[in-house]
Amino acid sequence: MREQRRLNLINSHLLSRFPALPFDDSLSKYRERTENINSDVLFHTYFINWSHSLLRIRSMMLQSPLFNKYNDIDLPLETRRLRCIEQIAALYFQYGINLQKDLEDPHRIAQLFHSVGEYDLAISTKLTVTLFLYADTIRSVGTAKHLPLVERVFDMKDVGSISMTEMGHGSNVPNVETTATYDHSTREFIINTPTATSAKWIIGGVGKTSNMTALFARLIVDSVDRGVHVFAIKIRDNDTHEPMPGVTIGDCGLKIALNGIDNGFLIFKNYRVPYDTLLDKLSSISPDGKFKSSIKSKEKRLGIIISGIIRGRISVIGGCEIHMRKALTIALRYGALRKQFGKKDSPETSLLDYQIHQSRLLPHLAKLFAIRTGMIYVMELYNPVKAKAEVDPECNELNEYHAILSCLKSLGSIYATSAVQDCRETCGGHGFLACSALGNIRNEQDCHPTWEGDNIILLQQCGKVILKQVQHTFKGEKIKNPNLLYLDVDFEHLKTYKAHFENRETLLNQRLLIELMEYKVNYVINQSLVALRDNAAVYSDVMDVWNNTQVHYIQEIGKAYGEYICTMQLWKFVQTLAEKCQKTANIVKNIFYLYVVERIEKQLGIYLEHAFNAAQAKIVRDTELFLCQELRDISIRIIDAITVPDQFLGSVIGEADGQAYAKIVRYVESDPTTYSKPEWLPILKKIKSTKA
Ligand SMILES: Cc1cc2nc3c(=O)[nH]c(=O)nc-3n(C[C@H](O)[C@H](O)[C@H](O)COP(=O)(O)OP(=O)(O)OC[C@H]3O[C@@H](n4cnc5c(N)ncnc54)[C@H](O)[C@@H]3O)c2cc1C
Repeated sequence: MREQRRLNLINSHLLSRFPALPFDDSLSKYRERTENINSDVLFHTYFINWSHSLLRIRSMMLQSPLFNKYNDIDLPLETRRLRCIEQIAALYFQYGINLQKDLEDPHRIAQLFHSVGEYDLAISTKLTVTLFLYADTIRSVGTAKHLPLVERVFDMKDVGSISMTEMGHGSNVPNVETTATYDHSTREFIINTPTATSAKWIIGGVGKTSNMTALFARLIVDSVDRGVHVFAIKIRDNDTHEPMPGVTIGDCGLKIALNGIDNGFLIFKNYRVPYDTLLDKLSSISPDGKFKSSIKSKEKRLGIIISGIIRGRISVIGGCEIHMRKALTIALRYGALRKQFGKKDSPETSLLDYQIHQSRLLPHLAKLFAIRTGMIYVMELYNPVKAKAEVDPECNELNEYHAILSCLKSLGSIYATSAVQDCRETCGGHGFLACSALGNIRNEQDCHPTWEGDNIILLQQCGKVILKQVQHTFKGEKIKNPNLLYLDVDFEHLKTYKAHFENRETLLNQRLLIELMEYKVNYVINQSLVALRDNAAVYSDVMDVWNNTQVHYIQEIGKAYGEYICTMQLWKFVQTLAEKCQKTANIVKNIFYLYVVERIEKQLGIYLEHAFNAAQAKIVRDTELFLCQELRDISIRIIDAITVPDQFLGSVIGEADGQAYAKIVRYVESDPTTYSKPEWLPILKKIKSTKA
């Protein structure tokens, strides 16, 4: 059927039953409304020093018949999984991945994963969980004797996985139930799944592929629960691929998307593993059977263990950026070429010429740049923070990095989920066809708010880190966090703040816009402190106080903080561009303005309380629309400069040449069943002939 479809695709223009479609120049005419930007400068600045390897990896994929999105649209589950493995194999060795290279430059593999993610997130996710997260856990909480395991997984002798989540506990990792009971007589651990809810669940790679896993289990020594620790254990025999005796492995089946990854479950029954499976950098058991740990608090220890896998969170931010970029490519190009209605006696109007259409798409373009620059920031911080954390796992820098990653992971997934949905809707009925690619992008994106830490939980954790820093200032300590130097805990002072702008020109001032983002962070922190104090008077349990101060308060701290970081990083990006091409920088400056102005507009309530008057609120609204209009024409050239090749997009309505109608027809006609009678015709006839 698929082979037939491919043949038909070649022949369909000869055999078409559709009226001829002339060449559609709408998109190219739209592009020509503006001069070209310096797309080379934009591309290389957007992808920073990754741009050259991105081009190399793209070219590797473009040269391989395995990478054509149209061939992947409706693959059956097992074929999809096989394809994913073949795609990984095609790139892994050609790109040259090994442990030594990863140690020298940890971003190198991330570049491969991110670039492959442009084609299909399942491939990069499978690589992330089976290699990165497994190897990073071993490296961060294992000791020298565990390094051969890392080498094996880099050499693809082993396929790893990370088994944290259980049927009954995902976000609540401290409460996982799997047990690893120490038996001193043999110096082994006995792994058990004591209840149905403690089966390891939805673990990437486990369904069919992995032979190793980093298992999160409660360590029991002398009947004392020592909290969650990690064990690098074998789950399948390397030769026979059979589950190890005492291990039951199953497949969780079809998911909403990302079906290239086989997510599975694990059940253990008295499975004995040697002592050395315990990753014992932080905790160990002495030869005379005594438990000891350099970190006394169970919670802190688990926090440090989990911080070992932060590369997963960075790749989620990257995945969100890719989804936004792909969806916006399709929706902006389609918005330019698609025409509906129009003025009397004039040609019909492009959708993108409608103000409302611009306001549905262009703020997302601004958020795309914001998230991209936020991601560049977390990548820059990664190496120095990791180096510091290796020496001192309890260092402040790691805590602060955790807060930044948590809020940017959450913001990225909030932005991308809403962007992708808006892109789908702005493409109307054509956007609903599978061959528009938007459904697949939306389904893939759907995972990001949940995995690698649920957004709500991460925003809570970010809020907690920031509130702790605020508490220190009450004790007279100076704030050290470079993203919080403007902190003002004098709420009375904040109430007197008045923003100074009288019109669009005075609003569009970078210093003022940054000040307004700082104001928002201060405002939500102060509001949260007040709400926490009020709730402390109402509830006796500290959990109730905390949980009832989330909505409108602590959740908003993480978001405001993340948006402040993005604002600063996006402005830095504009300045970097200005050093290379002032004209392009001026255009991206409008993107910066739109990002901040739209973020303020969406939370005008905060500003109207003290900082703005009603006339200023109107200026903000009008300015947002003005900026959308300013960016409307050039938006096509901007997205052209940073988007993926057509072959990775796999969208008949979003390709660069703008021949959406011809390509829809070609794609639909290439299906051998398009003009055939249904196999179920006899049933239809029977139903029609049935008398009521
Ligand atoms: C495709 C996919 C692949 C995965 N791969 C892996 C893997 O390889 N290894 C692995 O270990 N795990 C994996 N996971 C699991 C993933 O990490 C968890 O799904 C995630 O941590 C969320 O946990 P949960 O599903 O138990 O949701 P829950 O924690 O049950 O959350 C459900 C809902 O309740 C809300 N909620 C929870 N607690 C609170 C609270 N205190 N206050 C307010 N609201 C709350 C959450 O916001 C969420 O909306 C994968 C998941 C998916 C979808």
